[in-house]
Amino acid sequence: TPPLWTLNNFDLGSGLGKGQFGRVYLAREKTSGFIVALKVLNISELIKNNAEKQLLREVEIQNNLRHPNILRLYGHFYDKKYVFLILEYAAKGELFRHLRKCTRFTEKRASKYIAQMAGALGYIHKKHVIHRDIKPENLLLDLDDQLKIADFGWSVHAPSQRRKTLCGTKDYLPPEMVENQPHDEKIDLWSLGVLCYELLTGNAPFEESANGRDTTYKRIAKADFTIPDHVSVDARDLISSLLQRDPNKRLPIKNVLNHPWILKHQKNSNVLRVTNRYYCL
Ligand SMILES: CC[C@@H](NC(=O)c1cc2[nH]nc(NC(=O)c3ccc(N4CCN(C)CC4)cc3)c2s1)c1ccccc1
Repeated sequence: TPPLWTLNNFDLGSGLGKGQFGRVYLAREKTSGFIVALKVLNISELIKNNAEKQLLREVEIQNNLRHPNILRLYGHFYDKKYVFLILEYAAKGELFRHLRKCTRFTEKRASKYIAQMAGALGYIHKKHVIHRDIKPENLLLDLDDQLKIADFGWSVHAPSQRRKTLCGTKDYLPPEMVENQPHDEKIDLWSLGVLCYELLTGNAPFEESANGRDTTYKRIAKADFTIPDHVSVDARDLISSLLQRDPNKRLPIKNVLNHPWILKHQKNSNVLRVTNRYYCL
């Protein structure tokens, strides 16, 4: 039986970020010295937004996911005011910040992250878990530059240089959700296409332009996007095969993993993996 945690088990460090219903702090478990991220969610906020049931479901799902590209949930506890989630610490923070700093990633770097996302999505779909809400706000990087899906379905409203829309972006919604139709795990294939586009260009394909939100919906519903010239033919092919209106026409995850654009950037496995440090040129 897992240990019963309390706040006394941890030394609290600096605030790492804040989001809906709470904040996340660096923390160290006292006996082991193990570093974690402690997410502190305000119970009255959760209840006000009747998000408590969703939180319980998310915790139950997250408890059972074990994948190198999905942020681990080690445990949780609560007191009168807060729910505490003991999470894996991703030491390089939000993918989004790195993307904003570099404007856009090289094809090699973007392809590495998309391959990691596809691996995590393949794993999640096999467990019949869908819609992990894979917008960049929920993606973190660890010290080895491994991407971590860090989402409990909460969107963040941090003031940082995240995308312009204040409340959760519409950019990542697939046509079937914009049109309120039933949806299945293929919505994650659409979001993967949007993510790939954004990592390579620095903008989302259906970015909310000046003339407001409804144009975004219309453009999503029509899958109306253009890919800038600097994007390679292979990357263009992958994006177009994921951003298909008809969910059944979207490239399945296993074909993403052996797509030419993914394979050509893969390091051959027998080469010693040198810690890849990236600098913005
Ligand atoms: C994805 C949002 C979600 N976040 C988590 O669950 C989160 C879980 C989790 N684990 N590790 C994290 N790491 C960081 O947040 C982090 C941020 C900046 C860092 N710096 C590295 C050095 N650099 C020079 C400056 C930046 C390092 C780590 C986060 S966030 C959330 C949702 C609701 C409420 C709070 C948080």
